[in-house]
Amino acid sequence: MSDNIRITGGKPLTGEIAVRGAKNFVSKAMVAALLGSTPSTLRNVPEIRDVNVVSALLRLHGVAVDYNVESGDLAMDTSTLTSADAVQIAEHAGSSRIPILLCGPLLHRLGEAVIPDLGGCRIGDRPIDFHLDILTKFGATVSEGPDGLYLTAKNGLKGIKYELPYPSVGATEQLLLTAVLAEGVTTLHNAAVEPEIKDLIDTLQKMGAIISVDTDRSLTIEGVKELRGYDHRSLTDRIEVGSWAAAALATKGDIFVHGAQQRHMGMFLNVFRKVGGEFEVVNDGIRFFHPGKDLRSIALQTDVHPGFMTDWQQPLVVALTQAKGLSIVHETVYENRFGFTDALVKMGANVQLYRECLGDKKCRFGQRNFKHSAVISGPTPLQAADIDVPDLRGGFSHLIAALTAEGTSTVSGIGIIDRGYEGFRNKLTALGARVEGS
Ligand SMILES: CC(=O)N[C@H]1[C@@H](OP(=O)(O)OP(=O)(O)OC[C@H]2O[C@@H](n3ccc(=O)[nH]c3=O)[C@H](O)[C@@H]2O)O[C@H](CO)[C@@H](O)[C@@H]1O
Ligand SMILES: C=C(OP(=O)(O)O)C(=O)O
Repeated sequence: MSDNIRITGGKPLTGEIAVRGAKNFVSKAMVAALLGSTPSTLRNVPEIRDVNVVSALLRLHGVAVDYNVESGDLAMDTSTLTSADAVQIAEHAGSSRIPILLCGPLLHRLGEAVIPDLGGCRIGDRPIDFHLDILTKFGATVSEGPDGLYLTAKNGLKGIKYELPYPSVGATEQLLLTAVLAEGVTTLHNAAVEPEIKDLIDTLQKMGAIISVDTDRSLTIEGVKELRGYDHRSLTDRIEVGSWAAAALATKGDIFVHGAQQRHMGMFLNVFRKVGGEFEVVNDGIRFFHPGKDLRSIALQTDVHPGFMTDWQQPLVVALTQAKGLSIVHETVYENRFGFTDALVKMGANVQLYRECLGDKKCRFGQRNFKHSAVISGPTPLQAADIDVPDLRGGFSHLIAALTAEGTSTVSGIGIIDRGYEGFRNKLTALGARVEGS
């Protein structure tokens, strides 16, 4: 498949598409399958690269993985689980952030783990200090080796009391995946409570785990001796849904997204409406459309759930270039998530970046040298350009910009987008986009 796409914009995207399971849940549920001593089946799994990466890592550990792309059913049999070859593990360096979550399950089941260097989007430093602190407190020994991180737990893993400095999604998942089979009780304060984490908790409960969720971001996990496999259907990818909604808004289009779930989209829908987008929620999805009136500017801050999620920010900013007035976006989750706006500026957008916190939330980046607030002045017509995909959501934003712009743009490096957007080329065609070379 070509790594470039030529898009002739200026035509509203209209039609219907379907969105399947969430990238940020299915990859974790696949890791959770390692904890079970009987086979698991995960349903509604999308064909995206992160699923292939985790499948490959599971197979290196002797797990039989069988994926039916059409039905979305992914079966995992862990009965032949075994330690993997470190050199082969290292071949997956830089592919995704998920490998760090293998630590707890592998330590419980095999007593050791080798973790390749992590990948994922370069939208900030993305340290793993919380993860390593949590694992060490549970009783793991962590060292760096030629092929990545080496972990052992000679005396087993024991429950801990922990408070996260920031409600990190990955660190919360790390703690859950480790605590469920640890000896004794674990408590976590300041936990992340994203819908994908709730789905992971449901999955673990099906496996036999005992997890209580309090209303104050606290989790209590009572360790059990053994877990079985699960049968679970993933929630829909709310980031992909929001991305197509932003595409409908920016291109003055009308897109029905089958599978979209209102209960996971609340904050996005509020913002979409405030900007002037319309939507209709029906049984099996949501229709997002531009009502034909001027779009309105907005002040917005990204935040942990239940706030406006950072992964919606990049697609929505493209739609804000078409809104009347000054929009302000304060990114509080990642320090470096506005790099993608360089391409928008090249295409004619008016975007200024600031180091200050332009919002009432004082975030971790305020007094530091990070351009983490943006002011977007619109509406500005966009012109076609040749642009390079910087990261997953930034890449999808570039597609939206090219679809909105007059003329033919070449977007390079679109392979990155396959990491999280299933069949996006076919979906673009189904929505009437004029695309070539995909
Ligand atoms: C695969 C996956 O699910 N990725 C999602 C996950 O990423 P991920 O789990 O990596 O994101 P986190 O919630 O952990 O990161 C949030 C913030 O905490 C910081 N941090 C995190 C861990 C740590 O040990 N130390 C530390 O300082 C990060 O640098 C970042 O500034 O949640 C993010 C926030 O909703 C989403 O944008 C990503 O799409
Ligand atoms: C930042 C993202 O993903 P990851 O954590 O996999 O890099 C994302 O999905 O936008």
